Amino acid sequence: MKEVTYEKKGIYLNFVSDLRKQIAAVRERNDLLNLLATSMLRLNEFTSVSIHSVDHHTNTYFPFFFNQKTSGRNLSEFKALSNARAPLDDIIVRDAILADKSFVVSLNDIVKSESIPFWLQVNYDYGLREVLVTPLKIKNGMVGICYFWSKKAGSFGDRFINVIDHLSTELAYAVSNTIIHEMLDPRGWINELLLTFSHDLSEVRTRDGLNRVIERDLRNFFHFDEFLITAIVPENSNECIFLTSLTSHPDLLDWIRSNLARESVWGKAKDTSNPVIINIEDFEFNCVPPCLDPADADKGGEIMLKILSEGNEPNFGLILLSYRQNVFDPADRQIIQCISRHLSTAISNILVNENLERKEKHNALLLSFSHDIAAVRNKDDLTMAIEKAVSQLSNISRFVIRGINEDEKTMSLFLFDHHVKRAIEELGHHFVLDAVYPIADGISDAVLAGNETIVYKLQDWIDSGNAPSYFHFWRSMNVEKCVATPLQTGTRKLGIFWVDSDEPDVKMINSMCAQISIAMSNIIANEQLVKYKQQLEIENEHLQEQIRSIYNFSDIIGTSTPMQRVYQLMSLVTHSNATVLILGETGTGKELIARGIHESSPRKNKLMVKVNCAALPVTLIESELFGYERGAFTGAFERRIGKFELAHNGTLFLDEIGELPLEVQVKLLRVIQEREFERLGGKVTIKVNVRIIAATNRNLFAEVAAGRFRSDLYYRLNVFPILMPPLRERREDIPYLAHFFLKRYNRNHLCKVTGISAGAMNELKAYNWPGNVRELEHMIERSVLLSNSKTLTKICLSDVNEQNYIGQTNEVTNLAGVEKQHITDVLRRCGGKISGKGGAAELLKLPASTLNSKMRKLGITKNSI
Ligand SMILES: Nc1ncnc2c1ncn2[C@@H]1O[C@H](COP(=O)(O)OP(=O)(O)OP(=O)(O)O)[C@@H](O)[C@H]1O
Repeated sequence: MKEVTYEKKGIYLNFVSDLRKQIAAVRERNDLLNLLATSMLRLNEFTSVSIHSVDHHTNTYFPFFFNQKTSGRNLSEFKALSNARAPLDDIIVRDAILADKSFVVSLNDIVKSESIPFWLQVNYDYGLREVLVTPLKIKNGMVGICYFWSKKAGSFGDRFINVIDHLSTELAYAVSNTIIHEMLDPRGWINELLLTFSHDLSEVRTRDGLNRVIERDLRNFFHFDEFLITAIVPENSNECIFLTSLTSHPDLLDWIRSNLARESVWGKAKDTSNPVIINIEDFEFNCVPPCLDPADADKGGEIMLKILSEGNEPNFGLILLSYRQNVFDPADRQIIQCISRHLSTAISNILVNENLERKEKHNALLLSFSHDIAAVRNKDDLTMAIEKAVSQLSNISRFVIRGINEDEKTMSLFLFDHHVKRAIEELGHHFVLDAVYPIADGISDAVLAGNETIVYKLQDWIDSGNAPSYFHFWRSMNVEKCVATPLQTGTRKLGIFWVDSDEPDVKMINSMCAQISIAMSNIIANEQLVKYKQQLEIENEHLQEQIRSIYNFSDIIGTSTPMQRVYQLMSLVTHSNATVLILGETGTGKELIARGIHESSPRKNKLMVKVNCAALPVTLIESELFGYERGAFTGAFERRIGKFELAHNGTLFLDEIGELPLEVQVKLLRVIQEREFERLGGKVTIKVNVRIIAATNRNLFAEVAAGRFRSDLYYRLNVFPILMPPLRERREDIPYLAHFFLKRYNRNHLCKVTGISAGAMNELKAYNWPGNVRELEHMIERSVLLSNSKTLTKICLSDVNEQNYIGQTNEVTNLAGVEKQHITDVLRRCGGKISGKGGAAELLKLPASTLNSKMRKLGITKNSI
């Protein structure tokens, strides 16, 4: 730093004398400071200037003024310095009392000393290294000390020190005059400050703004260390902290919060409109407040309390706190009384403003939420929309929605946010995904009975012993408070929206829930639609099948004795629920009989669902029978019900039961025994009322013996066996069946073939019918198609084989006929090829020429093959 030299002595003298006059005219603290700071800088560079005044009554000194602008400090440092009061016996003041002129102190030299005052240490920490100390004395009595601070050692030149010494008496008088002026005109001084304070307060709109005004203006009136403003929460009449300087004392804040709840601080002032000053030791604290321990002499202190009211109701409380005793006096109380109305108006303005802002924020949030909700199609969309909204609300962390199940007695998880999902995965609590909770648990029923949000403190319920199991579970996940809101559309209750929140914004949650309910009801309706659609598709499949086969069971043809026996058995079993096992060769009419039993049973208005156990791949049989849950296996995107569920209250026809794999046989056995099962990947047991009819063309007994069929299942199925006779054992039915099929084919295909010739009928009766009635049906169909006349004279047998004929007709085939038939068969097998490799001659081990001549002789032409 360089000293500014004044070359001309005249100018220098003028400067000092001007300054002296100006100092003598000063009556205000701020004017004195500004004058010094601006004018002295013209002589010498320095960092800041401050003046302490001396209080001989308490033997302390304190900042008379301290210019924050020139010091460049931040607010909290400035606050600490301006509040500092120190005894008159520290290392610098001792020297100043003895000295009669200014002296320079290097802070480096004294900083380690024990008697260094607190504020000096702060200045050192701030970077100041040198101070010019000027005692301000009037007639040897010290009224104060002036300090010029510099960050660099050796910065104060002799000329500067000279000037300040010349001015020291004027400065001492100025300090004294200012104090006298303030004493003579206290109202003027206070009024001016009050004016500034109320003006500043009127412009306050935020808590930060109020904090600034209190820190800046209120401290001008009197000393206090900390302040606290509390507000009454209208909903519960509890007190909460509205604003405080104590943010850096979390322990003390916690203590105050808990004491506010017990009204121990607030209670001291609530019965009077006057400010109350209380010594900290007079408090009957239940516990000792941190930082205010009366046992700690330095920290024992004083509190000034004032209830602030808007209108007649007390709404706010002002608490000023000093870490020292006997700080607040009656004058301070008067000031607080004066400013309290302005303060409560300012706080009310802030609250109104905050309310408006909150409303605007909520409206914007709800608007964007309703946009998101409008696009919701499924649970994932809804989860995302809620997560997005909740992320903008600081008071909600986790949520779940429980939906009411179809039974209307239980609830299950409908959706949950990703925190819950992660917690479930980390804790391995996957059981909650499928858990079913009774509604009547004292909590869910209470929530669903009303329309409003209810807040639950989990621990209270757990302690009372009435908590449902999920409260324990949530508590184990560190949830303290839960908020439950019923979800409903109109009067239809859908479920409960649970959120984990310490400070729930109940209004907001309610508004959100109105929209969540609509989305949830749409999702449920959508899921139902998908389910019904699936069910309809499956039912449609079965109905189509029933329509296709309707003509099959409308008439069961046959009056033969074996068929009479079948009818007798059918009539015995139709009205019971007994399991029926229909045995018989292929095409004997097992399915027809099964349908006949179902159609004449009390279940006839429900479905008969057919499962062809042989037609399904082994891997699919189980899912086909029992259905599956979403995600049960790759590709299981949606829940699908199985045939057992589909056949509920109807009949399940298990065709080709002999083909069922052993592992599925076990499960089938359980359903037959207990009429209950679980879907694949599901944990819920489903009960069904299904009548089972099984059929097979295998010899099940032999299958059991060969170990391919479980004996226990066999005996379960074989409760009521019906054995279908093969057609060859009831040939008397063949003419009836043939005419039946002829008529039906004519009707369906608008053909005009009305009769069967005696010859053709004989042919039919003579045939062995390995494919039974089905084969007869197909044969009639083919013959009608190939017939040119109104009467069927020729039957187009599919497998014209000697073995399939029995000698029941009167006609005896001669040898030539047999030879002709045999050659025709072989020619058919060879595709009409006579000679060469693979030809009929080679197979018959005849020369081609011999075969040709035989064919001519027997009248076999290419057309007859
Ligand atoms: N008594 C009958 N009266 C009329 N039609 C019959 C009779 N028996 C069988 N049919 C017909 O024969 C065809 C085969 O019958 P069905 O499918 O019931 O036999 P199935 O024994 O179940 O055969 P598979 O063992 O091959 O499944 C069907 O078109 C059926 O309508």
